[in-house]
Amino acid sequence: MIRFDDVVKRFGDHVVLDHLDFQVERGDRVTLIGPSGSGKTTILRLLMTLEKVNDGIIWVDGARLTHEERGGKLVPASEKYVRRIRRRIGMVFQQFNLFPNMNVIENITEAPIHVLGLDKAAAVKRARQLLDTVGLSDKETAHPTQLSGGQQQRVAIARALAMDPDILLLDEVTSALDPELVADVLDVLRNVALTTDITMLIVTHEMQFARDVSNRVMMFDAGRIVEEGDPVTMFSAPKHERTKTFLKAVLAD
Ligand SMILES: Nc1ncnc2c1ncn2[C@@H]1O[C@H](COP(=O)(O)OP(=O)(O)OP(=O)(O)O)[C@@H](O)[C@H]1O
Repeated sequence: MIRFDDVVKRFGDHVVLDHLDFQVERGDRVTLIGPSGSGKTTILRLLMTLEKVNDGIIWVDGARLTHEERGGKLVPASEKYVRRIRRRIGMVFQQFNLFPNMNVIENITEAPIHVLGLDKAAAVKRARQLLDTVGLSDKETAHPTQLSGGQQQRVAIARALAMDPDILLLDEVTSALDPELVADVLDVLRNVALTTDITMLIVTHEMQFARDVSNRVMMFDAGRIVEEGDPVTMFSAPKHERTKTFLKAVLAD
């Protein structure tokens, strides 16, 4: 379970998340939509603790991500405390972010070995299973530069899954890809959604994909949720003017 309780995030004077409240249940697949700058990526980055809230509390599975109790008091969470919670969260970025000096299998096994303390043989075995899942069994020893963008993104997905996350955050994972490479990546993610019970927060402009995998859509505007619902209802009969305009623009693309 993820909960944002009255979360405020500002960059300078710019309020990006404006007293935001929402809850995501375990196993939910939630797509975040909304115009550029409405705060979607910031939500994912806060969950990854790549950013800090200015106010409010974020909860992950009943534990505060933003604060910890020390001596009976609520204080800003320490790095060590945060690391334990964040370990359960995986993220795939728009720009793959693979380690350029490591080959595919090393990219996937690095965190399981160094963060989870898995022994190398077990990590490699799991990585091979995941490479099979993402259709790249023949690329084990390739380096990122030898792969297409779509292949790199599938390695990034395998790398996130290798940590066995409870929560997977997907931030416009196909936006940097050539159009012909998008389908393979989305197919892999559809398969992940179908075969696991990982909670997923998805920022995407791929509305068909959102419809296929998510059970909820939240429409953001200026750091607030203006409408939410199941994808079929929301895409066919949006209620809010902002949602109507946004969907018209995206679906016309
Ligand atoms: N590190 C930062 N410093 C200053 N401003 C930032 C920073 N990160 C994000 N912002 C601003 O916060 C606002 C929200 O950004 P965010 O990336 O969350 O929006 P988004 O809805 O994901 O947009 P997009 O669809 O374009 O990715 C934007 O106006 C952005 O310029």
